[in-house]
Amino acid sequence: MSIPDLTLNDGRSIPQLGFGVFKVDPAETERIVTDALEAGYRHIDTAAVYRNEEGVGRAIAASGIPRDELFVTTKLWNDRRGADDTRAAMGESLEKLGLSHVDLYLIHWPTPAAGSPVETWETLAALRDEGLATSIGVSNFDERYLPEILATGIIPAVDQIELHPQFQQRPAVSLAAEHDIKIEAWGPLGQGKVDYSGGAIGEIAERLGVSWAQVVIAWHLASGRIVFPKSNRRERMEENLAGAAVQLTAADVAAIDALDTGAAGRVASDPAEVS
Ligand SMILES: NC(=O)C1=CN([C@@H]2O[C@H](COP(=O)(O)OP(=O)(O)OC[C@H]3O[C@@H](n4cnc5c(N)ncnc54)[C@H](OP(=O)(O)O)[C@@H]3O)[C@@H](O)[C@H]2O)C=CC1
Repeated sequence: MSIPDLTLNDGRSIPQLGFGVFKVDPAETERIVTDALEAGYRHIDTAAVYRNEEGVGRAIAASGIPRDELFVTTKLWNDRRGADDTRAAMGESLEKLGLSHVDLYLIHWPTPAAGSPVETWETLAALRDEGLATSIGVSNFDERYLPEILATGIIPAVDQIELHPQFQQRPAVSLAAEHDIKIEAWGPLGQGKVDYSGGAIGEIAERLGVSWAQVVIAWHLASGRIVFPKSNRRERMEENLAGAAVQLTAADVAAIDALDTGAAGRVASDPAEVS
């Protein structure tokens, strides 16, 4: 299965379709990530707070896949802020992953109650300049929080936000596009909390002889977003990867675009409420 690469605003390449490990049990992570790598994924999205970086690292080490063929993202959790603590947290993540650098390091949430993220963001830039992270970005910085980051003049390579057909985050997406920041869509399948198997998506899936999840993944890819659907099941890992081969028409993309219900479509946390 050929997975397209996108070029980030710092010139680096990123596989557009990867594998996410939120809620993957730490005890199961090595096996599940091994399955994902065997299925053909080369981009893994984890986070310190998932407590499964060790399992990701063990699976990578055991795979024998050359490091430069893999793209690994991890994220700074909300209780780690400021220069020294951010450096320490990143060191801990690298140690758990067994890696000398990650491909992408993100501030996980804006945590507005904790004050300005600027010192932390500038520290990520320093860590990037030192080679510990090839690219840096933010997560859950929607149009309310991205401006403070942009004002530093250090432009994130990506913004990872909740995004799926009923919650398309148009204000954040258009602000990111103005700065050539790629959107990574988390919860790309609606986290299993939305029934996307009927309606316009179901009709497209039936016409093309593919699954609803493959249609949704193909829609993200056709829209220029990066996605990393999570599944514990090998057959779904393969199904989701095969979503990259699904060809949607412009009318199909428009029909899914029309499913947006704005803020009412959110299925997970509002960044304003996450501390
Ligand atoms: N930055 C952030 O704040 C956040 C980032 N993320 C990242 O985004 C990734 C993806 O988002 P996530 O929250 O996991 O949600 P997803 O939208 O990827 O949905 C995962 C759910 O969908 C099910 N599923 C997967 N494939 C299929 C399929 N083909 N057909 C039917 N159901 C399927 C899974 O079940 P099963 O496992 O049983 O197959 C699971 O219940 C995360 O793993 C994480 O890396 C996620 C949340 C927040």
